[in-house]
Amino acid sequence: MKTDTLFTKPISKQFEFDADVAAVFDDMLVRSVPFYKESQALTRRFAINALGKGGVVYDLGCSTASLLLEIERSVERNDDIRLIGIDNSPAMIAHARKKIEAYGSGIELYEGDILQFPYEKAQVMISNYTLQFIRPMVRDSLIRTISDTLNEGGVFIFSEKVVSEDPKLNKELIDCYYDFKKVQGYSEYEIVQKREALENVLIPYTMNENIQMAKNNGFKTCELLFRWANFATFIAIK
Ligand SMILES: C[S@@+](CC[C@H](N)C(=O)[O-])C[C@H]1O[C@@H](n2cnc3c(N)ncnc32)[C@H](O)[C@@H]1O
Ligand SMILES: O=C(O)C(=O)C[C@]1(C(=O)O)C=C[C@@H](O)C=C1
Repeated sequence: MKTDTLFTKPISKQFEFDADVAAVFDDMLVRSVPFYKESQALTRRFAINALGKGGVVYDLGCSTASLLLEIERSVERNDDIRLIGIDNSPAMIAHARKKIEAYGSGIELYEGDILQFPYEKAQVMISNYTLQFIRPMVRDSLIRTISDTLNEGGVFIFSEKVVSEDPKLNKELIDCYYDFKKVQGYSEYEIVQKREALENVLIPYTMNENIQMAKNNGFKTCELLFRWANFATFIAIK
């Protein structure tokens, strides 16, 4: 796995999921998202619970398809399950394709916009750390599309960076997160550069705003599956 050293050099452009990011992405995620592997394991478990012996699973913003590969490893090959990943970054999809070929995987990948995708009915929709990159103006309508796509009783699992409603606590959460990044080997310089690159690109909501957004758009339940400081994983049930 290639080490993420992207922000060791001066960067003046906004953060984007280009070829440079895609090349180091698997390392970036495990070192930038606290408990990434654990939230992935929870996502996999609750997705499989909702599936039974068949059904469609979409991963919106699948990046290099790590999560879908994990799910595929845990389901019976003869079950009637379709695993579908969508991402609008050509570089991410290229990396994902290499991985699925290497593993002889049956995952279906599409390079496309999750806001425009012609979804078929599904039992599970997943979107980990992706909604925060969707413009707030259209985020609600995406959640409505997700709930319309799901069968009754289907689940939507999503993970997000979150902010606090309380400014003092919010600063403490961010400090806590930056200490986590330092332990992962990122320098103060890398942390500041990435924060600037993500400004106005990654737009996080509070935990309650995320829950309310799901409840306002067709989900009868939305709860936390996991939270560590300013990172959270949610499950919403239609
Ligand atoms: C932080 S990454 C997601 C990480 C991944 N879900 C995981 O858990 O490893 C966000 C991804 O969403 C994709 N993305 C952002 N906006 C998108 C859109 N409108 N349509 C499709 N993909 C999008 C980006 O290209 C990027 O790969
Ligand atoms: O590094 C950060 O500051 C982050 O917010 C981590 C984060 C994310 O939460 O999506 C930001 C961008 C990359 O996609 C990977 C992880």
